[in-house]
Amino acid sequence: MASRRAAVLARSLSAGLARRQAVCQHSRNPWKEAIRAISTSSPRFQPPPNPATSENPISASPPVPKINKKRTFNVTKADAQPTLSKHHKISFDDKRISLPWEEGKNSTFQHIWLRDHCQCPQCMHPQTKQRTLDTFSLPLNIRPSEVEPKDEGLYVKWHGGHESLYSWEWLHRHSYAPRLEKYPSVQRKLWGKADLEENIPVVKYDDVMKSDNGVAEWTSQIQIYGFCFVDGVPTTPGATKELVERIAHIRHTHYGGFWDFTADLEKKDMAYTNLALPAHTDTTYFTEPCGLQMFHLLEFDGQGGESLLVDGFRAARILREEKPEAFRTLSTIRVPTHASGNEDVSIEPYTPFPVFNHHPVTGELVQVRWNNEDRATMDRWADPEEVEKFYAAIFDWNEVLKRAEGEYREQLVPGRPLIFDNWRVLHGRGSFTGFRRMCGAYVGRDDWQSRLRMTNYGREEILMGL
Ligand SMILES: C[N+](C)(C)CCCC[C@H](N)C(=O)O
Ligand SMILES: O=C(O)CCC(=O)C(=O)O
Repeated sequence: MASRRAAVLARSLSAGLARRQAVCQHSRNPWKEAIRAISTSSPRFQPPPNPATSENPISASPPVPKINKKRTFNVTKADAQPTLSKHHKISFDDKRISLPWEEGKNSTFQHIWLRDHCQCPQCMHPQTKQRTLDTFSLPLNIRPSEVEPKDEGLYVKWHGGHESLYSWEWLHRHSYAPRLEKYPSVQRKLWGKADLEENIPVVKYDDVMKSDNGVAEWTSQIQIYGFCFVDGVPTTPGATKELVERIAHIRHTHYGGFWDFTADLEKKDMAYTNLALPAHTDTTYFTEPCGLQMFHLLEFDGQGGESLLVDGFRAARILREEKPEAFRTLSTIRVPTHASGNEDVSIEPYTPFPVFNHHPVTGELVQVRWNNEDRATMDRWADPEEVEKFYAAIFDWNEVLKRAEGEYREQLVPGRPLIFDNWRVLHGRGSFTGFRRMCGAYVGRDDWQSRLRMTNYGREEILMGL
C-alpha cells in the first residue's frame, strides 16, 4: 500500500517538480517507500545581485550604522536565500532528519522537535501565533512516514497522518545543529562627547506622531545611540504622554505612571530635590530596571540643573581595556539596591545584580546597573577579601564615568524632550536653584524593543524568527 502511494507521490512529484534534484535518502529504517528520486536542474531561488550595490556602497568612512532591515542568511553570498543542495541527499533515520544546504552545510532536526514546531493552523493558532498542538500527545519517538522537498519547503507526513510543511527559510533560520544564522546583531554606535559634536540624535515630533515610520526612525536612533531628542513637542504633560505612548504603554512604578514633578520631595527620592545627581541608571532596585526613560523639561526659572549623559557601554569597554580586573569584579560581584524613601514602599530585586550584566548566550554586555545613591548595605560577601577589590573597582569605574570626554551635557528646554535607553546610558543633572518642572515616564525594555523590531523589520520578519 505505502509503496503504491509513494509511487503515486513520486509520479506527481516528478511531474510537478521536474526542476529539482533532491533525493530523500535514509538508511536502515522501514520507510524505504519514503525514498524518492526526483530531479531538478535549476536552483530554487536566484541569489540576489552582488550585495555591493549602489545602496550598499563600500564607503571610505564607516557610515553610522542604520538598523539593518534586510535579512542576511549567512549563506555563501550575503542576502542569498537558503537553497537545498542540488547534489546531496536529504536523509533521515529513526531519530532525526538531515538537510543538505547548497552552501555546503547540513542541518539536522530531531523528529520530535520538528513535529512539535509544526507551523500549520492546527498546531499554531493563526491569529495568536501560540502553540495549539498538545505537545504531550505526541509519541516521543515520533517519525515521518513521508518526506518530500517542495518548492515551498520541506513536506513531512508523520506517522499518524499529520502533514507539515516547513519553509526553507524557516528551517535555515531555526537550524540549531548547526546554528546557521546569527541572532540579528544590535547596531550600536558607542559615543564620547566628540562623536556627538555634529551628530546629536534627534527626530521631529510631527514625524513620530503621524506615522509608524517616524516611530521606526525614533526607536532606531535610540537603539543606535542609546538616546534621542524630539524637537517640536508641545510643552504640556498631555502631549508628552501621548508622545511616549507612541512607543509603548507607560511602565508604572511607586512614582506613578506619567510623572510631572518638581523639587518638592512629593516622592521621597532625591530626584524630587534640587540636589546634583551623578551619572546613574534608574530603577536598579527592580529585578527588571525600566527600559526607557523620558524627560521633558516644562518650566525652569533658575540656574544649573544641566542634564548629563554617559554611554555606559562605551565606559564599560574603556574600563575593560584599562582595568580588566575592575571590569571582571563589576561583572561578578552583586550589588544590593533599594528604594525605601516613600513611607509605604521598600523595593529590592529578588537578588542583587552586578553592575555589568552580560547575555548568557552571546556574552555581550546587555545592561549597566549603576546608582551609587540607591546602593544598599553590602553585607553579604562570598569572600570578605572582596571588599577592597570591590571598592577599588567602583573607584576605577567612577573615574571613567567622570571623564569629561565621555560626558554629553545639555540643558533641557521645553519642547525638546530627551528619551534614553536606561539599560545602557547613564544620566544625571547638576544642582539647581529656582523652580524647575519636569515630566516624563518609563517604558519597559521588552516593550520598546518590540516596537523597535516591529516598526523596523515588520511583523512577518519577526514572526519568522520566533
Ligand atoms: C520618577 N522619577 C524619574 C521622577 C524619579 C526617579 C527616581 C530615581 C531613582 N533614584 C532611581 O534611580 O531609580
Ligand atoms: O531632574 C533631572 O533632570 C533628572 C532626575 C533623575 O536623574 C532621575 O529622575 O533619575
